[in-house]
Amino acid sequence: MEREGNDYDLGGEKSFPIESLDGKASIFDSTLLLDHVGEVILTLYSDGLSWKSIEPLENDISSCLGIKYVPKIPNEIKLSDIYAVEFIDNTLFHMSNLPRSTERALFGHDIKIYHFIVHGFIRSNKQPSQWILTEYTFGHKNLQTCEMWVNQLHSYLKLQVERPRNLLVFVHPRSGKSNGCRNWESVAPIFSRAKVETKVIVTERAGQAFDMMLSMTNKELSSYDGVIAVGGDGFFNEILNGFLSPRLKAPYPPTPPDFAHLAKDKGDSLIVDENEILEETSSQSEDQFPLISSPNQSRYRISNLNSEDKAPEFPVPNQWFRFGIIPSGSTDAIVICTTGTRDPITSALHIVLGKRVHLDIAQVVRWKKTPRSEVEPLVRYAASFSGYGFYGDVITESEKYRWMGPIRYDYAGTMVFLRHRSYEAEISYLDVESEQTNPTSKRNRESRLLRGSKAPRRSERCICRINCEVCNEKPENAATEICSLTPHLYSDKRKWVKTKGRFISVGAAVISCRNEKAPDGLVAEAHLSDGFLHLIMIKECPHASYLWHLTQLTRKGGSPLNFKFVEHHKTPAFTFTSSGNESVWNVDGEMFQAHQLSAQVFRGLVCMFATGPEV
Ligand SMILES: Nc1ncnc2c1ncn2[C@@H]1O[C@H](COP(=O)(O)OP(=O)(O)OP(=O)(O)O)[C@@H](O)[C@H]1O
Repeated sequence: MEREGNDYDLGGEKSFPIESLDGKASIFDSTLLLDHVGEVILTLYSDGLSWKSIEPLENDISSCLGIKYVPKIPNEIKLSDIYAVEFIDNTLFHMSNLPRSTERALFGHDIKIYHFIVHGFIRSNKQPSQWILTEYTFGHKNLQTCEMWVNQLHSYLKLQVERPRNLLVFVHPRSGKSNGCRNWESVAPIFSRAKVETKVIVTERAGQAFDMMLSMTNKELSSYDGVIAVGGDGFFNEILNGFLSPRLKAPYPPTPPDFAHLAKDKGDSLIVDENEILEETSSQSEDQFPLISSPNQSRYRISNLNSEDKAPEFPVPNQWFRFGIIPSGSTDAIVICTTGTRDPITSALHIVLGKRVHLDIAQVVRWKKTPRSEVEPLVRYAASFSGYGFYGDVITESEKYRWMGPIRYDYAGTMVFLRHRSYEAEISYLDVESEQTNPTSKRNRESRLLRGSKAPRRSERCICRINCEVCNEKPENAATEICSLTPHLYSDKRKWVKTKGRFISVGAAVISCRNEKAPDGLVAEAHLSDGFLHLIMIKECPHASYLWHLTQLTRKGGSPLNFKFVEHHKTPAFTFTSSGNESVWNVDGEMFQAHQLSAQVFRGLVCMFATGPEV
């Protein structure tokens, strides 16, 4: 080894004058061996590690026409991008890629050193939302030097209080292409390296996760920092409903005065208005039309909420409590909207690093008369989408072909499209558009009102992304207050707008619902936590026009909502009445019949292990 002014003691840390990339002072540094690189000076800064090669690897230098190319190997990592540090116990390590000259000079032929691994991630160049695992193995012949580095890095990791320590994990083995267990096995080492304890439950039937969440007390749940669903949107929704149903006590959604309500809210009691009850037809009673994703429908009959006019209560198990998804389903729209990608590794990293993003949740209430003529409001929660007509019919049809895997949606979609049905319905929504169409741009709002179009132009779209300004905007005035957890305060203040006719579909998107088939989602400009539902009503229209709308959905940058048969409104609440049991409502993959329904959104109700998409 020929390097002036250095000894190769390798017995302790050294003080080379190293300049920090961003001008910060180093805390300490050591000369270590870095696998695949060689000898480096490793420096700890207050926010990261950086290393500087003393001698590049001989093998890693290539030349062309006499010009030497040194491949770009990372030389730093932020502490916030490190999820684990492992000391490889007393095992002696054989450093494979050390330059031969260094090898011989330092150790003769028997290179045995202690080592530790720094586990982190880097962002993919092609798709920055996708995080790729990376690890750096540092070695030293002195045990204390390695231990000192490991202890330093561990004490940093311990300070990261947002990172989870204990998680409850539900795995759906038959989700999507039946990859649930395989996906969990592929990410489980990330959790164990990060020292996150996991209690794993592999479900044996639909509804099991719901039942378990429902029966768990807050005390039991508080021993966990969150719940992870290894599955698709429907499975996540099942867990979410099991969590929210017994916990969130809130008044039912507001309704317009003339809503043909099954029950008239008189103070604390629900009184049936017999004149306005729409009878179920015997051929389509719910017993003959079970909840598709949940055969044991009785388990959903939870004691209902009071309609008392009191503030909503929502006791969360603990302040850290969050939800996570390891994508394994057929669509995985929630994961794509909250992490920007559909990748189990990226999702696992978001979870172990304790990322945090809030999600609006829609409460959908079906008003139904029981055989004993009692009104039984059935409450469901949706994190992504709820829709009637085409949206319900496709899911209903697709359930017949579950054996096909994710392709069943294409097949069922084609079948339902060919039928081209429309349904009579009346929808009323709380109008806020005149006040708050686009919170980020008054000018955009004015120009849109001038041209009379409800859907924003593509250039006006404000897409939700990491640290989204719209989602982070605090409710300040009356218009945004209605989106908070106090819906009962606003029911009299807002104007209800009614629309009636025949519709191919009626849907309410909570988030954009981006997925691989619809790269911009159903509503490109929907946000994770703005407190609005995007009501999308597709009126009866020629078959070819509807096909145009559907093809726009599949195109990045398409304009599915700039279409004369589409009505699109941002609203915190709406009601729906149909003349019969013609179609079904799909509430995040769960199906139910409802000819009378009311819905509202709760702003940022649940917290996810995610950062938002990096669009
Ligand atoms: N072990 C199980 N066997 C059968 N069904 C199950 C089981 N565990 C959960 N389920 C049900 O399967 C339904 C669908 O699951 P999931 O959402 O994971 O898959 P998917 O429909 O393929 O994906 P996506 O919702 O993303 O389209 C859930 O609503 C859930 O109730």
